[in-house]
Amino acid sequence: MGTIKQEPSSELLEAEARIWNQVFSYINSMSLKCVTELGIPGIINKHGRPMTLTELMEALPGVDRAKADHVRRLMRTVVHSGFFVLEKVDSSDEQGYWLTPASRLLMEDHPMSMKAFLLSQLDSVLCEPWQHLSGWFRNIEDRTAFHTTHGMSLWEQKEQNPRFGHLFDQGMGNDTPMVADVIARDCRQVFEGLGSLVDVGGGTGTLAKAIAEAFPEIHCTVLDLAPIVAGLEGTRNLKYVEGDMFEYIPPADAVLLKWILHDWSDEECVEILKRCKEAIKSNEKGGKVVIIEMVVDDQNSDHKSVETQLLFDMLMMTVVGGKERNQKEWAKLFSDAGFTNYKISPLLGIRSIIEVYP
Ligand SMILES: C[S@@+](CC[C@H](N)C(=O)[O-])C[C@H]1O[C@@H](n2cnc3c(N)ncnc32)[C@H](O)[C@@H]1O
Ligand SMILES: O=c1cc(-c2ccc(O)cc2)oc2c(O)c(O)ccc12
Repeated sequence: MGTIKQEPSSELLEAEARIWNQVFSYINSMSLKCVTELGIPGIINKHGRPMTLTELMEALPGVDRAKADHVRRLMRTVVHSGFFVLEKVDSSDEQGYWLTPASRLLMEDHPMSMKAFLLSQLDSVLCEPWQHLSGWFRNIEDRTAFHTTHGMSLWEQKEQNPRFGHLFDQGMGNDTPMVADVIARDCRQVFEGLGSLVDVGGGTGTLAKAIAEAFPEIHCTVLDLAPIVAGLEGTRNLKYVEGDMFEYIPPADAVLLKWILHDWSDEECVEILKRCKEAIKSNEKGGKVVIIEMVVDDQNSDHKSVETQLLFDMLMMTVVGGKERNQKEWAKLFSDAGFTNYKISPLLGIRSIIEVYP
């Protein structure tokens, strides 16, 4: 039998607290989900000034006043996590809840709302696979723990479960306004001069629409699987094409891949990138592939950013069988697919724009 070294009691207590804190961190997520489902960010915003508990209880639809103390405890938790602040209400001595930049993003009608992202990620369909992660490690059959849990891939689940499918698509769509804003303001040089662009796996075309509007001279095509783009109507400089990116990508000056390659294994990525290279070959200057993804950098990035990147990597492993890659891993994919050069611009927070040249 092994012996346990006797630690000083302060170290033991700190270790115990660390475990408690880590184990209970899901309660922070679920408390935020509850606050969002109750519509509290929008209610406080509509109120227009810090809102006392009494005012909040009056404005909360369907919540009995007898739950006031429970709401106070819920709000205390999300105030502690930095989603709300307590501020003095006008001239009275009372304090009221007020929004922070993060809770503003959870309002339904914020132009860059992340409400659907939060609700989709914390839906039981996406939370359940984490209960099966160790089972999946011991199982050689399934590609992902999502598969072990639901007996099908995330993409199949989306089709078979329209409630979840709609929620997931809305959550993915939440990401686009922020990216489109940065592209139109800070990354114009990446798209200027292009005559055509294909957004591969572009979903229902939210990003391609924003690019087509910001750059009217670019003819944009959205390529996605038939069930996603069937029946969608284009505009003067935007069209939809049904297809499989592993087979054929329509020719264009540039191919855009936003949050595509992190879904796939290295071998699959090389196949997709080879199809991209064929698609841009008719461009006289050689064309380029524009990738919007994370470049994991655990040497130079701050602790919080690296943690978020590592959590995304775990999400990709668990739900789709993909991964987040560091610079060396990206470089190998590009070279294996026959590209000669690339440029990484870290312009999108923890994500980058990667331009890849033949
Ligand atoms: C994670 S979503 C990314 C959507 C969009 N690019 C974005 O960033 O919001 C992946 C997309 O790839 C599409 N997709 C999956 N397999 C595909 C294939 N073989 N050919 C074309 N599109 C595919 C899915 O339908 C989905 O729209
Ligand atoms: O499960 C996800 C979630 C996201 C996602 C959506 C919106 C955001 O603001 C952040 C993350 O992205 C995913 C994705 O790109 C993917 O390929 C598979 C799953 C998810």
